[in-house]
Amino acid sequence: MTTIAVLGAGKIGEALLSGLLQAGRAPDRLLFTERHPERSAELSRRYGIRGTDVATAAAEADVLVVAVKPQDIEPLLTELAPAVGPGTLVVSLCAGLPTALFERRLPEGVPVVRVMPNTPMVVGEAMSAISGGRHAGPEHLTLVAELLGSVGKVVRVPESQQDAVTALSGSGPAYFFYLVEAMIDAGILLGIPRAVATDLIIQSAVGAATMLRDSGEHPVTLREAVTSPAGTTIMAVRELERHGVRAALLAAIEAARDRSEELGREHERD
Ligand SMILES: NC(=O)C1=CN([C@@H]2O[C@H](COP(=O)(O)OP(=O)(O)OC[C@H]3O[C@@H](n4cnc5c(N)ncnc54)[C@H](O)[C@@H]3O)[C@@H](O)[C@H]2O)C=CC1
Ligand SMILES: O=C(O)[C@@H]1CCC=N1
Repeated sequence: MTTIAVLGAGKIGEALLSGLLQAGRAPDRLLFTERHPERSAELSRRYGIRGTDVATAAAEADVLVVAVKPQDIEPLLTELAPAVGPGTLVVSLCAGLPTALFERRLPEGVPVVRVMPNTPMVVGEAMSAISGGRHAGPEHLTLVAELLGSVGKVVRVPESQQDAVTALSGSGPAYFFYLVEAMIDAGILLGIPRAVATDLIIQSAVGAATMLRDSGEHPVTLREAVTSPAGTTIMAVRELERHGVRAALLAAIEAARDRSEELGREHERD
């Protein structure tokens, strides 16, 4: 059975570990590294999995999943380069960082797969997009698709689309959380107790998401079905249009894509 080590067990690293455990992976086939000892101890306690150092992880694991912030990649690559063998698959979850950066810094021939997941991985509902680097063969992409398929949906994309994917689905959950937060505030504005407003909005979000996924209908059709002539919804839609919410989303997601590209450029000459 494949042994997987997560290098950098923060929010997304923990989401992956917990998702893989929930999907039935054996705890003794999972490892992690974490620079903060208290965090490491807490994760071992919570999940019954072993924290270790990068050299041990590289020696024991078949798959090394890099989950540090893009800004922290340099010291990690310096540690990893002498430790990683040609038979090990390196999977990067880092926003913006191209596979070419890893290929430059790791021994020749090490296969690298770039992935953009998202945090709903923690409930088995991740959306992950995967792209292979120069030395990644179909068997590596199949292995990564299988791993991430156990914690959500997987799509293969050309690496040139990964910055856009990062802006759409990588950051995407944050936009929905932001919307829910704002809608709960609207409930407060209208005098509804916070706990009730929270239940109303979260269940509406879950219901709408399930319809989007399961009905096969276009979002426009679903929205039109809620929008009665001279009714309440159209009054709200008029305000959303007046305040440029659609344009704001287009600009926001474009800005996120630009930042992903910039994170990659910051490491271009390393
Ligand atoms: N949070 C999210 O929604 C998503 C994050 N990502 C990517 O995942 C990566 C991690 O993001 P988060 O989990 O949000 O960040 P985070 O800051 O929560 O986690 C990073 C972890 O790495 C540890 N770390 C840093 N350098 C280390 C080293 N040399 N050795 C061992 N541990 C080290 C830190 O202590 C921290 O716990 C980033 O590259 C981000 O772009 C990708 C998709 C979604
Ligand atoms: O905000 C970030 O940079 C990371 C990448 C995608 C989601 N969170």
